Amino acid sequence: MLRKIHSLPGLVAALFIAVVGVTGAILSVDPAAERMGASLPAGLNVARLAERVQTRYPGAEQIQRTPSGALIVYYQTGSGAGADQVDPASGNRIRPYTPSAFFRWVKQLHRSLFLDTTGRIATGVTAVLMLVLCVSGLMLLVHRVGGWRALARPLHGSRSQRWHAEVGRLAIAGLLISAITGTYMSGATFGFVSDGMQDEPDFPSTTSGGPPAPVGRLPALVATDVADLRELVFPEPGDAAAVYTLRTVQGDGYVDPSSGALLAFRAHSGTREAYELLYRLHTGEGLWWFGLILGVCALTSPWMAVTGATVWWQRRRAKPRLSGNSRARSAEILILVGSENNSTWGFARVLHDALREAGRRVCTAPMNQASFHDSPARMVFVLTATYGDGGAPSSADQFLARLAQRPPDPATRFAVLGFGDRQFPKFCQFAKDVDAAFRAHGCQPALELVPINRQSSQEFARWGVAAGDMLGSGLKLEYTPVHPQTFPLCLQERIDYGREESEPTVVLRFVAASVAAPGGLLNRLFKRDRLPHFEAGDLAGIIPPGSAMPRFYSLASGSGNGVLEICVRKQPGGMCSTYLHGLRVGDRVEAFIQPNPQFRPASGKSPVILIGAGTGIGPLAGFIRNNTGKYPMYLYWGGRDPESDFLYEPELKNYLADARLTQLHTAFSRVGNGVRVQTRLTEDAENMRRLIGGGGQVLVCGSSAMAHSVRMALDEILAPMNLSVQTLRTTGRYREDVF
Ligand SMILES: Cc1cc2nc3c(=O)[nH]c(=O)nc-3n(C[C@H](O)[C@H](O)[C@H](O)COP(=O)(O)O)c2cc1C
Repeated sequence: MLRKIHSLPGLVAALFIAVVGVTGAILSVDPAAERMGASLPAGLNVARLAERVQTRYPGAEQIQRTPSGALIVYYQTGSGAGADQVDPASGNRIRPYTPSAFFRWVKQLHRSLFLDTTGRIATGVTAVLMLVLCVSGLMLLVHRVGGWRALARPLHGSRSQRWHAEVGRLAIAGLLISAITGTYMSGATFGFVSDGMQDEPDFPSTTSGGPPAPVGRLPALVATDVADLRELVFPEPGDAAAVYTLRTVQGDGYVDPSSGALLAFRAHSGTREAYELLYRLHTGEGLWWFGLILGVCALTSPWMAVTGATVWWQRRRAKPRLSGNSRARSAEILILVGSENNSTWGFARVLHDALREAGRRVCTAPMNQASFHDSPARMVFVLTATYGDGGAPSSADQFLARLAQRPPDPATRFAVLGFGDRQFPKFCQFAKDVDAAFRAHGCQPALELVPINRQSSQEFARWGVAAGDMLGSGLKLEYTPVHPQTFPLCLQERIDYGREESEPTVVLRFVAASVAAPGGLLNRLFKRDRLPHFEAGDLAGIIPPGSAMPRFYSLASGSGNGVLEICVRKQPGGMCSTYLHGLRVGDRVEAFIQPNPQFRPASGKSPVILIGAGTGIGPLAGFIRNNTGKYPMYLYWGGRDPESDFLYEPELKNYLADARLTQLHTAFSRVGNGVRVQTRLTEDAENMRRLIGGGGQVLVCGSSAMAHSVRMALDEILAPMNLSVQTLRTTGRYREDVF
């Protein structure tokens, strides 16, 4: 619901918001520019100022002090009316006052889109929608990161999601202030709320009637500081009833030109003062620096509109349509889906279709909408993602509370499939909570909970076999994610290791296919001759011939290195690894990039500890290769045999020599007594504590068994420091890329 409240106004008003935002940002420069040169001598009173002005401008009609502090004199001469900005110290002219035609044009566009009342209504509605967007966006962000306290934590998600949330997080306060003040000002324009301007003082019915005294001696003007002045209007010469009109920060009134007494003064009401504050906050007038900050925030609105629309589109594309979805009342099997970004729906659809093909009546629904109390279904599958800090995705956030309200249900069998990411400290936590809640509810587990890391199609297919066995109807679950367009690559070089082993490893270096192909200029002009952008640690998705399912390999290079490099171990019976091992220099493959921004060293000079085993060295070697700033980097790597298996040996030696790598610690399991990488860490515990105590971060890449052992070893090493892997993780200082 909250997501709909956020995306609907965003899509409807994206263009208006962008126009109002950009014009607002331009207008924020005006008060700052006007402010320049508008300094005021301390203690100057209005009487003295008016006297100076009258000496220089005998035809002065009005002195106005703009909210930015500039003093403007409006006057008449024989040749007509004029206006000058004047120096308060001398009353001399600084420059003629001609408001910029450009700013007037932008202001009109900002306020009414050049459409008078219709335009004012449109901009008013835009301000309200922006307010809705800001509040709903903030709530979504809090939900996404797992609470208010985690608002500053590193963000996760697709590139557009992160850019949207990251920029939104920085600009939200400014956008919210602009939206609130803009909404109120529009409301005041149309009389929905008061601006307090109605409280004008009554014109004095009588004056002292004496001869006019020199302006410099009028007591009411002597008592008014120029810093408080808004406007002084001189009396019409020769008019006996005329008075000075004085408007100040505190209120408005009139001044008797003969006695100098203050007549019919009326102080500003609270409403007016509040409105003026809102006005100044919105326009930056009188608060030029604040206006500039709001302007910078407003400038983000087109960016937010574009990234927001992209996120909406990606989510929409990821949500599949279900065919033959039965009603809960007539279904045999329920599939309940907990999802935030809809990718879990893709898996649910595959399960839904497979069960239907097996002749079952299936109802698939979001977990929050689950009405399984009035369903005869006795089998419930739950497929759910985890969000925030181990919390529920938005389509499932009411599920546990609803389940708790229902009577125990021992007749229902359930199986929970969790979708998550091992990078997060609370991997698949919500799925675990749902599993526990079903058990507490007396339901019978038909299968143990299975957590699926990073939407792995293989793990899903394996679970499908177990689910099919359980149902007695052989399910074939082939999930093909919607992946980006592939690009062609040509193998430029291969370096083979461990040939004599049963599982040889190869480092493959590809270039863009069109670079490798002959054909010169034309070829380069009309073909994609460059690699797309990627960084070491991102993933290359490769679809082997004869399969629709991509396999992912961590990249050992960035596109800046000019090659796409992966390190592949041949898995027994592995379709894609066998295919890649069979490639010869000059062969072509199709690949796509899946960004993996969570797995990168943070920028800065703090030490980076890289830990890996086997082909996990790939992205780690890429990080070292790109450490051209020569910041401290320590590599702990485990292999089998140094003779045949020392991946990247020559490169690592070069990196040590040129200081891109500070220390290298290797552990080989098939020589002598055999040592694993976690043992090396324990042996080097003192060094580890020193590096982590000095702000170091840890990046681990390799098998999940190795990553588990490393976590155990590090927890022991860090215990004397009152630190753990978990605490490092929550602050973004422990990252894993595990396969
Ligand atoms: C902001 C954010 C927070 C996440 N938090 C967790 C988490 O705490 N635990 C976890 O295992 N996975 C977490 N994930 C990973 C998602 O659960 C995982 O990518 C899932 O497949 C997304 O499914 P969906 O597209 O259906 O929402 C998070 C992802 C994002 C973008």
